Amino acid sequence: MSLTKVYSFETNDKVSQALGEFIAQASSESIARNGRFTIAFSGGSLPATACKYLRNNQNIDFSKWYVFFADERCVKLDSHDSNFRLVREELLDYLVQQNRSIPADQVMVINDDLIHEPAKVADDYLVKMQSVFAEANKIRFPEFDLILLGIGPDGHTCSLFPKHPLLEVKNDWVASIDDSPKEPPQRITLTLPVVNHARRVAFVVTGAGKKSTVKAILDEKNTHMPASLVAPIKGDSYWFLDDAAAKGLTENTPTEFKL
Ligand SMILES: O=C(O)[C@H](O)[C@@H](O)[C@H](O)[C@H](O)COP(=O)(O)O
Repeated sequence: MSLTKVYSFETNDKVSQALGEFIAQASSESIARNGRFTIAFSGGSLPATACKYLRNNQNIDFSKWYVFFADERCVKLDSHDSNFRLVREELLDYLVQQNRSIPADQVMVINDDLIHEPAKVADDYLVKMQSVFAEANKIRFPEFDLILLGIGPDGHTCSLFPKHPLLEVKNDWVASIDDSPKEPPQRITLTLPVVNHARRVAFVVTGAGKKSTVKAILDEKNTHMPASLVAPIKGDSYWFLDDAAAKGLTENTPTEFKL
């Protein structure tokens, strides 16, 4: 059974610090065990919060990282809507400047020549996932070392939205969506079974605007919210909150994350 560990911090900056340490720890454990670190980033506010301290942590061996996207918008890679672009600006460009880049072929981006056909973007992304999780023929789902997730006010996570048929996907690793209620409408997303096969899942949620959503998921276990359906089969879920987002919690008393 997976554990849910909730941590809250006074400020967004402190969330960034603790999350940076957490990711560094996950990276070194994974590299020690398996020689590499497979991580998936969400978009929105997450890359800025996650990378603020991470990018300057000199103890991380970024050459062993394989970077994926928990979801990606079907837009050009240089578009301001691209989740890749956010991760490039918040992490990859800094690492280039420091001469410790993640090798380009280990950053798994969508093929942006296909963006007008999201199903093809998803097919192409599956091939990319299979190339890294080479044991694909033997395993049912990839096991990411860490998937970083945000949540929307409606409880969506990745591009898995409330009441959407994608929540029922049982076998696919990656799916396309043409009618995302959050702009832009065309996206691809990891599926719930893939999220639930990760070794670690970390939600990162900040700001008073998410307070009632966090409470609905963590205290009230509101299963209409897709984030409530995240329960890693073997791994644990971590919640990195700022105090504003954690304010409505009662049963789960958030504790400061001590490293
Ligand atoms: O690309 C996206 O839109 C996402 O990956 C999405 O799932 C995001 O993480 C949440 O909507 C939270 O976004 P904010 O952190 O910006 O509120």
